[in-house]
Amino acid sequence: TPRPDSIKDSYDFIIIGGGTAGLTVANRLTENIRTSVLVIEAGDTDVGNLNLEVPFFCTRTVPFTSVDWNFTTVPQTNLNGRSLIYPRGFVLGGSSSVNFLAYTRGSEDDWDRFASVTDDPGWSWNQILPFFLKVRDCLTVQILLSELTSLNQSEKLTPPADGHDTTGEIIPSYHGFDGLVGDSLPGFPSPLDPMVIATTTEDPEFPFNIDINSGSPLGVGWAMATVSGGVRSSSATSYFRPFSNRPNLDLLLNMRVTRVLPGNSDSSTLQLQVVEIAQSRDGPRIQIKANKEIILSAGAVKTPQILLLSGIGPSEDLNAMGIPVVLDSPSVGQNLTDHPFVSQSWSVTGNNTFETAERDPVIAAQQFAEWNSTRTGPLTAITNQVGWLRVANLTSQYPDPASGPDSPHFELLFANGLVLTAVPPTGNFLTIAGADVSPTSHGTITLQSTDPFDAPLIDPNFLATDVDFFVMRQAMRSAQRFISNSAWSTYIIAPSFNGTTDDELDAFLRENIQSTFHPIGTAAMSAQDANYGVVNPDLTLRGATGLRIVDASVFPFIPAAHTQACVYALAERAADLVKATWNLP
Ligand SMILES: Cc1cc2nc3c(=O)[nH]c(=O)nc-3n(C[C@H](O)[C@H](O)[C@H](O)COP(=O)(O)OP(=O)(O)OC[C@H]3O[C@@H](n4cnc5c(N)ncnc54)[C@H](O)[C@@H]3O)c2cc1C
Repeated sequence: TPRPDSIKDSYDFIIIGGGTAGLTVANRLTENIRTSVLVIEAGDTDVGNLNLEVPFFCTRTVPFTSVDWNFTTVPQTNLNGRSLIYPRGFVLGGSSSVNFLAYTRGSEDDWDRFASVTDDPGWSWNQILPFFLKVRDCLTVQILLSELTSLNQSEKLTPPADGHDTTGEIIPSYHGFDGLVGDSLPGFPSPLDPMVIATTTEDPEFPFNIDINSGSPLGVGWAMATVSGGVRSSSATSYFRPFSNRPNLDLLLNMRVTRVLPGNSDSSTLQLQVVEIAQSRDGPRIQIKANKEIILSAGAVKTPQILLLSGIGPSEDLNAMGIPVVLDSPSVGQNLTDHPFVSQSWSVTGNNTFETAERDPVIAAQQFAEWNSTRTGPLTAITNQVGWLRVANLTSQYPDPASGPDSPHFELLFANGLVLTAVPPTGNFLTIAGADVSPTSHGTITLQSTDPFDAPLIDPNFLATDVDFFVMRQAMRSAQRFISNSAWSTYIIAPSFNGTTDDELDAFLRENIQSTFHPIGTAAMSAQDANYGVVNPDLTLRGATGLRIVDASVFPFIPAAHTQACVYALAERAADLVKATWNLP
């Protein structure tokens, strides 16, 4: 890693943010030795932090840690004025280094909707699928790399971590083997597995789906995670580290981009060329030039902040902050969309739940020792099944908020214990989290000050619509029906929440909704001739040259999915678009 004083004055491409998308693009652009790339990352290296390696320790990565931006939302109007935690990865790999590892692609309808609102068939499911396949676990490449660099990885890389036969848990033809990010089916059996699977055969509300990543996610199926060889696979471990000695790839850590600026071009169109960085609030500002493009990949919270600080945003907001308007772009920071979720838990008769190890340091130490020596055991998995479901009677009351009929309204996630909750002294628990995955509420990212070292104001504006409340109530009731099936009759003891009426459920939701940490849409792409949107379908900034945005902020709608796999696919296609623009091999 060069020090700030040893970086060059200019690069072909400067990538702002070494996160999920940023490192994907950096990798693909530097495949060509003649292309120089600088990645600027505000956080530190991910190396040496066990919480970022051990899959189950994803429960420890956030909130309020050294690898989290430690954001909170503004008080949420519809959630009793509560301010929610809003973690984002502040570390190489960005949120892919700290997230909860779920690997889900969204539905065919989701991607086809992106294609239709952007008028670009390149974003349709059929045309994006190859980019998903490109990002999948590549055993061949990883084994080759491990042989070349003695990374001590060989057959342990075989997904899943316990090496069980995955027949009937996935359709292999929907998955690729030539990408870089590792993923796998659950690597350790959970006591819940037989009960969840039995419910799918017993209750037609919850049909078994053999592969929820096929583009048709509806039903309940086996969850995939970005775990490879029992270890987290992030953009840092997959797209960056094995390639970090490329001479045309420079990385600056612990350095914050404060704004982007026009170059000296006398062209009549705005040409953004310069990236300004600083190490601290009062530290000196350094400017570096991008000869070809600036790629803005700071994520759905920080990307709009950087644009606004650069004078790119709604002119009235910029004027109010005293920031000179460089480009009036009214959609910057608008359309923030995220998945609200709520957890319900039940006390259970089983004693082999997360609580057991959390209360007993000897068991916890045994589990870690197993992971440490063989990368196997309970610490390799967090959730083994996921359900993507629709509310049966929704469309008789509301316009369908989902992207299409094969897209879910809500998600159920099953966990073998309490998650992100203080563990009580006694009892064992089951948690089912329910999330509204086609929300219609939208919020904003705005500036609270002109200081780039201050956090922006984050308002996801959760549950601002009746239909979002309706979907969340149905998700809660669906979870309650799920465990009322006979498979659970000897397992469930009692619910922690007894409400049944709409009012009781709404009160619970207002008091307990949290973010799933999937913000998107704050620099959305739109069709070339649209009168809204921040970037064109090829992700170039509308109204300027020299800057492309590649991260979760460009999704115009939220996919009905945990967002990382979608970001990897987006970034893979973006890299192809950049290469095509500049005729790069
Ligand atoms: C706690 C948590 C759990 C999640 N769980 C899941 C999950 O289980 N499955 C899933 O699919 N998705 C999950 N997500 C969401 C998913 O990880 C994100 O959607 C995705 O990683 C976003 O990618 P990105 O490239 O847009 O942004 P990021 O990966 O966040 O990258 C942005 C990068 O830019 C850097 N940066 C920001 N500002 C600056 C600046 N001014 N200067 C320099 N660098 C800057 C950041 O430090 C960061 O490294 C989770 C997210 C979080 C935070």
